[in-house]
Amino acid sequence: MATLQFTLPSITGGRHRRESPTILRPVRCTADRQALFNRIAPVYDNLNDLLSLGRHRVWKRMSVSWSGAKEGDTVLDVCCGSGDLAFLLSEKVGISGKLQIAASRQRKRSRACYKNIEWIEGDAVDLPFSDSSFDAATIGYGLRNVVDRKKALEEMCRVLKPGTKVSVLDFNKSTNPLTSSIQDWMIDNVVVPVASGYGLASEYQYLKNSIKEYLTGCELEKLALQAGFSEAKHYEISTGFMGNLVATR
Ligand SMILES: C/C(=C\Cc1cc(O)c2ccccc2c1O)CCC[C@H](C)CCC[C@H](C)CCCC(C)C
Ligand SMILES: C[S@@+](CC[C@H](N)C(=O)[O-])C[C@H]1O[C@@H](n2cnc3c(N)ncnc32)[C@H](O)[C@@H]1O
Repeated sequence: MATLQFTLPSITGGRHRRESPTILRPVRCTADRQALFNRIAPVYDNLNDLLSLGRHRVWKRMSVSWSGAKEGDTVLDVCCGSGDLAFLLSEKVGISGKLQIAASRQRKRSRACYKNIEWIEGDAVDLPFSDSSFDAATIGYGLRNVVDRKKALEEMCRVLKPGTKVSVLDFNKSTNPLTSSIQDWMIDNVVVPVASGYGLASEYQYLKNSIKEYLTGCELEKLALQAGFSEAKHYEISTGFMGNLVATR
């Protein structure tokens, strides 16, 4: 019984405060995106709490519940970042197991069950696990940021046991023009201005662009079925700002 963790190999070098005006640059490849997340890492958790008024923690709990993870399971969190979903999964599956790589976040939390976390670095499109290894999987605010989303879903399908689920939490690319307009307005007028106070305007502008380039709930369901899942259902949450895909292997 263990909770397995997973994220991209980190690129050294912290965030550098910009002296010049913010230059929007395309974030196209995996290395660019990893460098972006390394820049926002120091303030990521605090900005998520501030900008969502703490609601992201509710959305993450919902996503973990939808994964079907339960006491004694072996589970996987892909694109774990600072570990929010990982720690929730750890609490869900209970104590035992081993800790391989202790991330900085790990030192801030010390519940007994967190010893069941194994932190592994790698790529979501090439998971270093055997077929049918896990009883449940989560990927929170990760699939939208992966370049080859279908390959990532195929990999998660491969490593899940038959009949088990992946829970994919992310922003919702709404088909409702009003919801989409309000989401855009919030990002343009609240999220990016607040982020610019930390020298991260272009990083949070990427957030808006990535949502525009993401898939709708229906498209995510189709992609999951194409990737090999037998069932897929997308649920809109938080008045349609967020969404959660639940796909069964
Ligand atoms: C946990 C959340 C976002 C994580 C996240 C994901 C990314 O791909 C990023 C890319 C680039 C920069 C940052 C991120 C990033 O933080 C969701 C909550 C945090 C959001 C930044 C806040 C979004 C606010 C909603 C548009 C409106 C919320 C309305 C109400 C408070 C419920
Ligand atoms: C927005 S953060 C989400 C972190 C965390 N799951 C959460 O819910 O807060 C996206 C994470 O995905 C990781 N990531 C992006 N592309 C990846 C890939 N191809 N393989 C593994 N991790 C990746 C980034 O390094 C970053 O930690």
